[in-house]
Amino acid sequence: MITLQNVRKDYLVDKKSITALKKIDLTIERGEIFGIIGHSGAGKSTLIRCINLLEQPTSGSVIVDGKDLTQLSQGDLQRARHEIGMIFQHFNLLASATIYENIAFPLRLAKRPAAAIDRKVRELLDLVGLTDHATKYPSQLSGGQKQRVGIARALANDPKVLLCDEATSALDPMTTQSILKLLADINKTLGLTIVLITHEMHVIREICDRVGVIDEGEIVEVGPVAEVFLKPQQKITQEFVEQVSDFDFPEELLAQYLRMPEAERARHQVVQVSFLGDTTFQPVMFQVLQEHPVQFNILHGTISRIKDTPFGRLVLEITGDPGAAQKAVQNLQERGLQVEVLL
Ligand SMILES: Nc1ncnc2c1ncn2[C@@H]1O[C@H](COP(=O)(O)OP(=O)(O)OP(=O)(O)O)[C@@H](O)[C@H]1O
Repeated sequence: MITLQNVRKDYLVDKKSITALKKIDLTIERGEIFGIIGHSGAGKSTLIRCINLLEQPTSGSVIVDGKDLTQLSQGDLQRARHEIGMIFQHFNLLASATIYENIAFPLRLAKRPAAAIDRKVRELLDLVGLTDHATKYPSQLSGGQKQRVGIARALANDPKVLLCDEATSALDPMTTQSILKLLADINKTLGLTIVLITHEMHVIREICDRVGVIDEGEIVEVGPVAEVFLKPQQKITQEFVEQVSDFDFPEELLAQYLRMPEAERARHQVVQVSFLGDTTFQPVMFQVLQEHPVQFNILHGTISRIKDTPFGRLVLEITGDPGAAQKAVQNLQERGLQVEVLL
């Protein structure tokens, strides 16, 4: 749906060139929710604004739904932009217009007939749950409600793509959840492709299918969110994953093992097993238990979710002959579980 090829963006500041994007090659599939995460100044805003050419790339191509936007005339670009909605961190609503008029605005710009505008605005008000607020002004709404207006306005021209520029960064956690849920619903019901930028990994974990990590103007890692959580490749990705880790293994438990006499400790291995999906872990552990003369004891564990998939981490004590314990660990790994030996 969206392909960025060799995109570079330099800004000229006081006759000095600042490179915001170095060489971006990225493909975003139709219908997916793609998240781009990076620290402040990494180039996220520049990147997302290059997708609808609010920023003109210095070089490279931006292909959306088969059209290279960098090659279009001004008129054709305007038409192509109808296919790409955008929402912003600070909502960017018209303060002097009612909610109804804010949503109607892009339809009036597109010179749609009055009856069609009215029908569409009412449908969108209903979609975002603001029917009762149509005649209010933005200053009378909460942050979450303002973002709902932003979403309704962005959807007015039935775009195929929705760009979200830090759309939940100004909202409290509860409101963030409700906006993310709305975006996920819209993605499902309208089949809309969503691209979002954020510096918060929990946003990625909550709704994205795939994630790209941007660092100093380069995409350094891309993959399905679950895979990136399970096996982050780059240090920066590990740090982002760490941000949302609710896994806090009690240090005291490890200390207990370290205090054991050497011979006894040799019979106890402590490993951390990560698994994805409801059914992955139990049968595998059961089979391995049957096949090896060892015992498992669960010392600690958490289960969270990555989008709709359960993601679990357990710390196991494996007791038995050291050779057998090692084979059991190997066997768990061979069956696709991620196992890290802690002690
Ligand atoms: N309009 C501009 N003029 C000059 N330099 C800019 C402009 N916009 C961004 N930059 C520079 O480009 C680099 C990337 O900025 P960008 O805003 O894209 O990063 P970001 O990851 O979105 O950061 P933040 O999360 O703080 O918004 C930074 O060095 C920034 O100072």
